[in-house]
Order: sequence, then C-alpha cells, then structure tokens
Amino acid sequence: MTDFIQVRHFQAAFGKKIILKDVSFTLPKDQLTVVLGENGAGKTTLIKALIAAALGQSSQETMTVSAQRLAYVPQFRDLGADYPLSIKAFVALGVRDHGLPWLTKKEKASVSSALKRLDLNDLADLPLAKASGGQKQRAYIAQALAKQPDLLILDEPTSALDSQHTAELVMQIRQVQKERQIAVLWISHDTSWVRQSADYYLWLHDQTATLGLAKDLPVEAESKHQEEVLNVF
Ligand SMILES: Nc1ncnc2c1ncn2[C@@H]1O[C@H](COP(=O)(O)OP(=O)(O)OP(=O)(O)O)[C@@H](O)[C@H]1O
Repeated sequence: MTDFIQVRHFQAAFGKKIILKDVSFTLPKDQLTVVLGENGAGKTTLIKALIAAALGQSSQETMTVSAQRLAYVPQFRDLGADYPLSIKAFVALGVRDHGLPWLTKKEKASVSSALKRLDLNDLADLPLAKASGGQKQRAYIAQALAKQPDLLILDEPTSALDSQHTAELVMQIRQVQKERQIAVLWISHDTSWVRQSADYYLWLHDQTATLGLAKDLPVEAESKHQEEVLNVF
C-alpha cells in the first residue's frame, strides 16, 4: 500500500496563534477519510495546505499529495436566483477543460455517470436556481465527480441535509469511492455514520491530529460536537 498523502511535522499559525503543530500522518489511496474537529480546530487550514500541495503550489516541504486530479467541493454556497444553467449544464462545467464549445464523447459519459450517481437524472434539465438546497448540494458534488478526480475533498456536504439524505449521500459517495478506487477526504461535524461507513478518521484537536480506523472512532471525537449542538438549544 503506497502513501497517497504524506504529512510530516506540519505546522500552521496565524501571527502568534498556533493552530496546528507537529501534525504527521500518512494516508493510502482508495480510502474514505473523515476529517473531524471542533469549530476552529484547523480543518480548513489543513485542507487548504493539502490542496496547495496537490497543485504543486506549496512552499511547504512537510506534505506530499500524489493526486493527478483534484476536485474540491467547498461548504454549501447558493449561486443565486438568477443563475442561468440547468443542473446538467452546471455539472458539465466540471469536465470542460479543453476550451472547445462542445463535450467529447468521454466527457458526456462522465457527466451522465455523475448525474446518475447522484440520482439527478430526472432533474437534469431543472434550472439549478430552482433546485432545493439538497439537490443543489448533489449537483455540486456531481460536478466534482464529473472531473474524474483521484482525490475528492468534500467540506461539510451534509450540513444542509436531513438524516435520510445524509445517509443517501454517504452511500452514494462510498459507492463511487470504491468503484473508482479514489481517495476521499470528507470534513464533517456529523459523526453518526463514520464508524460504519468510513475507512479512517483524522481528528484535529489540541493543535494536533490523530489518525485512526473509523470503526475505532473515540467517543471524545464525536461527543464534543454533540455538546456544542446541545448547548445551542
Ligand atoms: N486568515 C486567517 N487569519 C487569522 N486567523 C485565521 C485565518 N484563517 C483561519 N484562522 C483561524 O484559525 C483557526 C482555525 O480555522 P479553520 O477555519 O482552519 O478551522 P475549522 O476547523 O475549519 O473550523 P470550522 O469548523 O468552524 O469551519 C480559527 O481560530 C480561525 O479563526
């Protein structure tokens, strides 16, 4: 098993504020890893550094990411009520990287497969602006999948979803991750599905990171967030 992501003694600070210190872990390809941690623990900071390393834009020598094609789905964003594209055209934007005004056969197949995978076939012609929050979220993920990434990074994709739709999305991503043998990094506050459906957890806490098998997720890693939620009510 070769290391797909390798992080050695990574540090991150803003001014004098240390966010992460001496973070080291390795991840193989073909695995679904959930990145957990309280608000402000450094999840986005770490992910941004990994993306920079994957794109060869990092001056850090503490990380190597062997991805050929990276797809990143940021936290939910609404493109606005007058966004003109249908769901299908929006997903197709994910594959159009040659500058030609049409899609090749292979690209069309990628779009179809991504729409099917995210259960969006019946909604393909719906204007994205008219889709529900959950449907939009699926369209963003379908767009990312259409790129045929070998590293897919999802930032809180279930934050707008109820438990049934969360379970469906977990299943859909898990299937595609296994079929295509890709690496998925999934930032999540919802830990309800992690033990059963992920391979690894990467828990950011106390300025460091703990990596482990998802089935062994420590109770502290989930209870902290549940306390946060309970405190709100
Ligand atoms: N550009 C910046 N300048 C100063 N501080 C920053 C900057 N970006 C992030 N931080 C701080 O770094 C810490 C980690 O932020 P980060 O966004 O990585 O956390 P997170 O785990 O992704 O949080 P959340 O779950 O709320 O999204 C926070 O305290 C944040 O305020």
